[in-house]
Amino acid sequence: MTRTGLTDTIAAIATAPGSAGVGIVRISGENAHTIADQMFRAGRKPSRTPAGRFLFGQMTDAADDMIDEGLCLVFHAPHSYTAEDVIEFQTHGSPAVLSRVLARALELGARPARPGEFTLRAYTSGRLDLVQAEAVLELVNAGTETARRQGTLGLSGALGEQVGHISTLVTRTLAAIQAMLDYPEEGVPDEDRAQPLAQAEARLRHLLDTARAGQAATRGAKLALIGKPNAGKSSLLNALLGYERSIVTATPGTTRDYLEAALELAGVPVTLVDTAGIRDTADTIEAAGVKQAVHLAGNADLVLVLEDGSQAREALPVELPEGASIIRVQTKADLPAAWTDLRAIRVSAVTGDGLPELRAAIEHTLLGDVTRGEAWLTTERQADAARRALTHVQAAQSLPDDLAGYELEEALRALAELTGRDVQEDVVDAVFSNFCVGK
Ligand SMILES: Nc1nc2c(c(=O)[nH]1)N(C=O)[C@@H](CNc1ccc(C(=O)N[C@@H](CCC(=O)O)C(=O)O)cc1)CN2
Ligand SMILES: Nc1nc2c(ncn2[C@@H]2O[C@H](COP(=O)(O)OP(=O)(O)OP(=O)(O)O)[C@@H](O)[C@H]2O)c(=O)[nH]1
Ligand SMILES: [Mg+2]
Repeated sequence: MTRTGLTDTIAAIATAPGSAGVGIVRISGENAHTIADQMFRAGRKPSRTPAGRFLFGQMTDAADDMIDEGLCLVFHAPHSYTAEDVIEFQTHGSPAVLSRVLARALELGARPARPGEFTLRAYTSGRLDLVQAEAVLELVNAGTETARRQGTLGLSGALGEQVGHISTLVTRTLAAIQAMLDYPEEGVPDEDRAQPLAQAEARLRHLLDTARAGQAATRGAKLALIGKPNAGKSSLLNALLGYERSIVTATPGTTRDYLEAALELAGVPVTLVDTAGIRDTADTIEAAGVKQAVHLAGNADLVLVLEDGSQAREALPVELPEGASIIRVQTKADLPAAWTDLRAIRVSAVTGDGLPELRAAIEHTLLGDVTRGEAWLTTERQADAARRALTHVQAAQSLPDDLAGYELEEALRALAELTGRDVQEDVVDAVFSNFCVGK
C-alpha cells in the first residue's frame, strides 16, 4: 500500500478515558521495539523478547525515573493486531500514568495515532477486510447482545464468505457469457447463465433483508400505536411493557400527548410510542394530539393499527402513510367479537391472549426471514454496495450477452467494494473516521 505515513510509528492510549484497574498504551510501527527498549526496564530488552511473551518491569522517563510498574507485551511483525511490530504497556489505569507513558513514547519518536489507525493498519496489511474492520467497530460500540453477536460474526469472516459465494456465481456466469461470445457456434446452455444469476439474485435479496434487520438491531426501531379513542392503545402498550406506563381510562380521548417507552424485542431495541386516539374533534388540545399521532405514524418503522374488536368497525378519518409497515390488531379479544378480519391479530390486554402472536409478528416485520445465527450486513456502506450489486445482476438477466457481461463486471466491482477489496480511499477514510483513538 502506498498510503502515506503507514510505516511510521504510532502510539495511543487504548483503554477508555478515566481511572481503571489497568490501562494500556499501544505502540505500532517500525520503531515500536526500539522505543520500548529505551523506556522499559526489565530482565531483558523488549526487542529481544520472543513473540507471545511479556515482560514485567518499569516504564521510565527521560531521566530514567520510574513512571509506573507494569507489563510490556511484545508482538513481532507480522504477528500482531496491526501486522507491524507492536508493543503494549499495561499500566496501573490512571489518566496520570497513561498520559506520562504515552508522552514518553511520543518523545522517543512515535506520533499520536489517528482515530481507528491501528485497525486501519490491520486492514491495509490485509489482515482484516473492510467488513471485519467494521465488525471491530461494532464490537467496540456493542450496546446489545445482538450487536455483539453480529460483531463476532462479521469478524469471523462469515459475511465475507457469503459475498464470496455470490461473486463466484456471477463470475461463473460471466465466464459462460464470454465463452459464448468467443465461440458462438458452441452455444452456452441457458441454464449456465440463468441459474447462477437467479441464485445470486436470491442471495443478494436475502443479504439486503439482513441489512434491514441489522439496522433495526443497531439503531433500534420505532413502533407507533395508532387507532381511534378507546381502541385500547395505552392498554396494549402497558401489556407489552409488563408495567403500567400509560394512563388507561374508559373515557375516550384519555391519551392526549404522545408517550414513549423502551422495550427489547428479539434483540432489537424498540421504542413504543403511545399516541392520542384519532378522531375529528373540536377540542384544540386533542386536535393537536391527533395531528401529532398521524405524524408519528409517518415516522415510525412499524405502525400497529388498533381497532376495538368488540365494537362495529369504522374507518379511521385519516390516511395512513403509504409504504409503511403495518400490523393490524383487533383489540379486546376477551369480549365477543363484533367483526372478523383474518389479517388482524386478535389480542386482549386484559388476559394477555394473542400477545405472543403479536410479538412474533412484530419480530418478523422487523427482522424478516433473517435468522439470528447468520451474518448480517450491518452498515449503510455495506447495504449500498449490495444494493448496487443487485441492480446489476437484475439488469444482466434481461440483456443480450455483450451488455449483460458489462453489468456483471459492475456487479463484481460492487461486491469487491462490499468486502473492501476494491474501494475508494475516501470510503475507507469514512469507515475509520468513526473509530476512537487507540483502536
Ligand atoms: N491487550 C489487548 N487485548 C486485545 C486486543 C489488543 O490489541 N490488545 N485486541 C485488538 O484490538 C483484540 C484482540 N485482537 C487481536 C487480534 C490479533 C492479534 C495478534 O497478535 N495476531 C497475530 C498473532 C496471533 C497468534 O499469536 O496466534 C497474528 O494474527 O498473526 C492480537 C489481538 C481484543 N483484545
Ligand atoms: N375488556 C377489555 N377492555 C379493554 C382492553 N383493552 C382496553 N380496554 C378498555 O378500553 C378502554 C380504553 O382503553 P385505553 O387503553 O385507554 O384506550 P386508548 O386507545 O389508549 O384510548 P385513548 O387514549 O382515549 O385514545 C378502557 O376502559 C380499558 O380498560 C381489553 O383487552 N379488554
Ligand atoms: Mg390512550
